[in-house]
Amino acid sequence: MLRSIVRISRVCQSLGSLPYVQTQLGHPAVRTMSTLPWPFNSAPRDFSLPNSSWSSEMTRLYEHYNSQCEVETEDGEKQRGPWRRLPSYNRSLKYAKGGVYLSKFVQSKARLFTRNIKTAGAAFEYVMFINKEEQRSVCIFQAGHLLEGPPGHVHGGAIATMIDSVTGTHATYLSGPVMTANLNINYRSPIPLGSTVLLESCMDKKEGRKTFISCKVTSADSSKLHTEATALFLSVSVSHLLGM
Ligand SMILES: CCCCCCCC(=O)SCCNC(=O)CCNC(=O)[C@H](O)C(C)(C)COP(=O)(O)OP(=O)(O)OC[C@H]1O[C@@H](n2cnc3c(N)ncnc32)[C@H](O)[C@@H]1OP(=O)(O)O
Repeated sequence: MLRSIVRISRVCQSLGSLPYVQTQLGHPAVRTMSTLPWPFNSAPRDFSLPNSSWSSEMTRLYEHYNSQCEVETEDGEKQRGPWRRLPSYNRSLKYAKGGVYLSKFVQSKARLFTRNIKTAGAAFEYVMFINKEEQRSVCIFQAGHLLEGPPGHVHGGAIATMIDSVTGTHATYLSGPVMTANLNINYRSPIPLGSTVLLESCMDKKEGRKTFISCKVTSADSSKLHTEATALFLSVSVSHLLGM
């Protein structure tokens, strides 16, 4: 731990002499580690918060749902609203053992697939909100230029990735640790690259270890259906999830 802090601080010192970093960070000499922005700060970054790559549509939808995470009562008191924003990091479990196949190198470098591209806006830009009472979730997704499939449109695998992530996160929220057993997808109309879309998921039923979730992907104003999917998640033990 101490060694990695020393290494990070050396990297920051050497980067601080570069003009670009000086512009980004102001005066490196007077800033402490805790005030440095990501990626120079070792504190984890929450990828679900707005950044400069977000379109006005994405920001508008974010504000719409975020404003319903906390509501004001008649007495002017703040209380939890119907929606909850889920924070998002680029590692799901820091100390996953991952069975016999994972070397120490793979363990230390492992990153969540949808959060592993550092350039903001280049790939999967998204934020997810959950409505516990209604057992539904909504994800606002802006598809970046690295996700191209057909010219000018989003790759079907990237759409499947987002559906799996959103329905999987939703199922985890409802049922604890799960794995995707089955995912059925119907692609109805292509998603333009760079556009903002909504993924809405709802729980259809729960039967023992099985959680059934359905999901639809629409344009930001919900007028156009892009994709429909159903998914089955099976509850698993934590040791199964970690491959132990
Ligand atoms: C934070 C980001 C969240 C991202 C979420 C992403 C989630 C993922 O992508 S997970 C990765 C992809 N998924 C996988 O790799 C899973 C691989 N498969 C497995 O590990 C196992 O097959 C697993 C855990 C799904 C089920 O195995 P197991 O626990 O032994 O269940 P098993 O006893 O075979 O079956 C239990 C029940 O489910 C049913 N079932 C199992 N698989 C399926 C299936 N594919 N379709 C329909 N039913 C199924 C069985 O018929 C059985 O039903 P019943 O009890 O009525 O007889």
